[in-house]
Amino acid sequence: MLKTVRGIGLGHRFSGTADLFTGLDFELQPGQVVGLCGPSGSGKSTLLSILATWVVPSTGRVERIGIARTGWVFQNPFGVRGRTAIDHVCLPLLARGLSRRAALARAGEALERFDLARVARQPFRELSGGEAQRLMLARAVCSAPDLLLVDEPTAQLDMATAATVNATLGAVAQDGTIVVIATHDPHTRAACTDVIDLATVAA
Ligand SMILES: Nc1ncnc2c1ncn2[C@@H]1O[C@H](COP(=O)(O)OP(=O)(O)OP(=O)(O)O)[C@@H](O)[C@H]1O
Repeated sequence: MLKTVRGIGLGHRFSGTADLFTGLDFELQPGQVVGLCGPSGSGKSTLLSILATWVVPSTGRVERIGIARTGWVFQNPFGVRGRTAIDHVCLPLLARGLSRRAALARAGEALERFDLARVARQPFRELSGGEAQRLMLARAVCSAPDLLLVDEPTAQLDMATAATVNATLGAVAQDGTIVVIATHDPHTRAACTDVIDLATVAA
């Protein structure tokens, strides 16, 4: 099924801010990993919220065709302190109707993809910041989103782990998801197939 997200003449300002960006046009398809770049305060998170339809843009519009499920991975990971890592990843799989056994197997694979197999049985409260963030990515991927929005996925990671995450997000896109990443990280930017640079479209 065709999946496309289009931004048409997008612009946004909050009351009290100047225009963050204006006249933004783009078309996104599965297979693309799109980096949203630009300095702090340029509107990267705001544009993610617009793509998620949580924020209505001041001008222009977003067209979402064939996008049933949107996944969000926020900058600050949140989980249930006493629940194990693998439980967090199982939940969306059980919600999609998989049996407990199938969900555990798929969750285990997702944890491995994000280099988390070692901490599968640890409670969320014992994970490091970087592990917790990767767990949120693994969980989001298991909900099989058509559009995956990710805010600063590598901010808390060392370079080697960041490279694993960037490569895994590329593989997720190849599986049929449109991946959009707000990032300051030049390595993440370089790993993206496309870049929307808000520094160059700022009003
Ligand atoms: N709900 C809101 N109401 C008013 N102003 C807001 C609101 N949300 C964000 N802003 C302002 O809009 C601007 C853009 O914020 P945004 O979080 O989108 O930037 P960003 O590029 O993601 O920044 P960073 O890289 O620091 O995360 C900032 O000046 C911010 O203070």
